[in-house]
Amino acid sequence: MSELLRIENLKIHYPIRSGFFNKVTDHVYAVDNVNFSIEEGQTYGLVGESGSGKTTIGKAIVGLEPITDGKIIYKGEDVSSPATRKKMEYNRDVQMIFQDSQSSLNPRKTIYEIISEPIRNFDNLDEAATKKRVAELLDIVGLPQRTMYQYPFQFSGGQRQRIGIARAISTNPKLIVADEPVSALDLSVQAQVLNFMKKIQKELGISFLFISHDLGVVRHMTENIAIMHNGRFAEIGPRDEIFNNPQHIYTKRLLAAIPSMDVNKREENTANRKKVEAEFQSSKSEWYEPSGRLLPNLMEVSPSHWAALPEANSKGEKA
Ligand SMILES: Nc1ncnc2c1ncn2[C@@H]1O[C@H](COP(=O)(O)OP(=O)(O)OP(=O)(O)O)[C@@H](O)[C@H]1O
Repeated sequence: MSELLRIENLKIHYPIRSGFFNKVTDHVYAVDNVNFSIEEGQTYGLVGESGSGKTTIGKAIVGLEPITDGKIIYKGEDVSSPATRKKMEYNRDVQMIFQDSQSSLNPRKTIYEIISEPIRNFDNLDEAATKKRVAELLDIVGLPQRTMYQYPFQFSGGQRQRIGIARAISTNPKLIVADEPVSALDLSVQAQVLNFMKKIQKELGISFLFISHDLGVVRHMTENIAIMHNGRFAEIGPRDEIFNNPQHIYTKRLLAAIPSMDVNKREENTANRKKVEAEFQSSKSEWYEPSGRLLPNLMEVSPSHWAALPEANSKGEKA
């Protein structure tokens, strides 16, 4: 397997202005020195609570958010500049699926117009060929071709998410950033959409950056995971290692917070949660700055990560 995308020392800081002169008084460190890489055909999970910076990373990858510092390397080339993006066909190869299909699909456009938009931007197809391609895409996502001239409101949440997927795969992308793709859906529909994403990944060889706050969903979908908190990575590594042998106290707390489905394990669960909480309180200063932010450079806590990505930690030093 070879590396498709690498994020190096990525920072996205937003200025906070205040006072009469609207001076910059501080910054929101939405993303602060993160490093990770996505292999071809792999699903990489980005997990963290609301506000931890996951969407900001996703948007930066698809070019919707300017970066403050760091690099985005695609197939070995730095695509931080628009010229290289164009040369590498990056904007065609990297697409995004959003959480809220209700607002991400334009209600005034037909499904045909929505799905054909990227095709019009990137391929020089005539009307008949575009129609044929949209019909193929509807087949792939399991919607009847006749739905082409309907509007988003005529579909269920799960169907709308399929339409978003059809649009994202219309350019034959290599990577899809899926930002909370199922969190707005009912549990039963979630499973259908997730399995469908796995199916198209297998058939089309697409890599996913899968963004979610839901550890259960992430466990089902991903091979490698980064655990994010307040703009920094707490821990990063292969999925099973993170779930079976978490090293960072923040990861342990997240895992301990998952309620057990097994009634017989509820007591054990509660006891474990209390134990982790006590460990957190007594070891807080090892992991957090006094301000409550994670101490940087803690990625070394998951050694297997360094085997996979030996380049640099956030100081640019070898681990
Ligand atoms: N344009 C902006 N200006 C200032 N602050 C911003 C901006 N965009 C995001 N932020 C802040 O950056 C932080 C990270 O936000 P982000 O949306 O990436 O988090 P998230 O983990 O995706 O959360 P959620 O799951 O709720 O979307 C938050 O504190 C947010 O308020």
